Amino acid sequence: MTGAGGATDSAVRTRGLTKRFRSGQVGVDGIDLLVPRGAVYGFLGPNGSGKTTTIRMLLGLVAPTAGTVELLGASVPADARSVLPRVGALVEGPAFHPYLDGRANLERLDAADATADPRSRDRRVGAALERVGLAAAAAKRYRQYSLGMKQRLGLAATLLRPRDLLLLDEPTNGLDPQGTREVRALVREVAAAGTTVLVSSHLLSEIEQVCSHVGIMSRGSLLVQGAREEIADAGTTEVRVAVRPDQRDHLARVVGDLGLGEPRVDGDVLVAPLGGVAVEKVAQAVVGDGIDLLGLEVRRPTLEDVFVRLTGEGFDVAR
Ligand SMILES: Nc1ncnc2c1ncn2[C@@H]1O[C@H](COP(=O)(O)OP(=O)(O)OP(=O)(O)O)[C@@H](O)[C@H]1O
Repeated sequence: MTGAGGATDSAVRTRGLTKRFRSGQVGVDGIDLLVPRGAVYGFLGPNGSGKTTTIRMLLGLVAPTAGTVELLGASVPADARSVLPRVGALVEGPAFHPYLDGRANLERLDAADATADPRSRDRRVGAALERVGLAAAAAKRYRQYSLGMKQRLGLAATLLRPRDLLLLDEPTNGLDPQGTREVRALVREVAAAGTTVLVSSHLLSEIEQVCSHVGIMSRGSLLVQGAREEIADAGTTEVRVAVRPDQRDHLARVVGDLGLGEPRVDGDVLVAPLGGVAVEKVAQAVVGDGIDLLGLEVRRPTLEDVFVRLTGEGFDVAR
């Protein structure tokens, strides 16, 4: 532990964290992650943007080319042995035994933990299976599990003991919409109990609703991070107005007179940045000018909009 004040108010802190692979490719390029204690931090980015490599470096599974990692105020890898028991992690390819069933796999992991009391093992394992919805499949061999069931077992393993920090790499991978909702609920639950959670995803919409904070990765760089509300507010709120095609030019003039941003046409609707203009003013002006208003909608920016604005690319295609 570092004794200095300030170091311990973040659960994860990296400085200049970099990974250059032997191929010469830079997977992670000098990122300064800051996950405040108590946060649910959505670590977001398209496939291949460097999220997994970063999480592996946080856990000391991959050696950084440059930069430093602090978890819960302790340096990794130097203090890994003392701090990692307080950190639960779900990363690709957990070491589960294919021929043992789910329950036996968790019992094995629990038994490997010298601090876990064997007398309460049954209860701990049962509770973890219950929490991830695997109780009914507990007696099935791991190799017969679906991808979603494997993910759930990985999550159960992180919940065997109380943790101060959870690092979850794509926990919704392979889950159906119901499973995804359950993971979100689980993240909310552990966070409410005081655990800081970092959860990565390449599907912004899946995870953004549970996050208090977000960091957005693109091509190895951390484009932006901070409180989710602040980041979303940096986007542009738009008003979408539907009118008949023959009234669209008229509408564009009215919208221009109101001082909205430059409008564009999207299918049947005219879309314009709202700026500071109140939406009821838009409605009044349109109707007041004799235009037949067929529809009007205000669209707040999503994180995906922010990503597109920052990179000029769609979230799914960047690589
Ligand atoms: N061992 C390795 N050797 C060479 N390149 C690698 C290695 N591991 C990862 N990469 C490359 O580094 C980049 C970042 O990969 P990483 O797996 O960290 O991304 P990611 O954001 O986690 O993506 P995904 O969501 O697909 O897991 C990718 O371009 C990947 O091909």
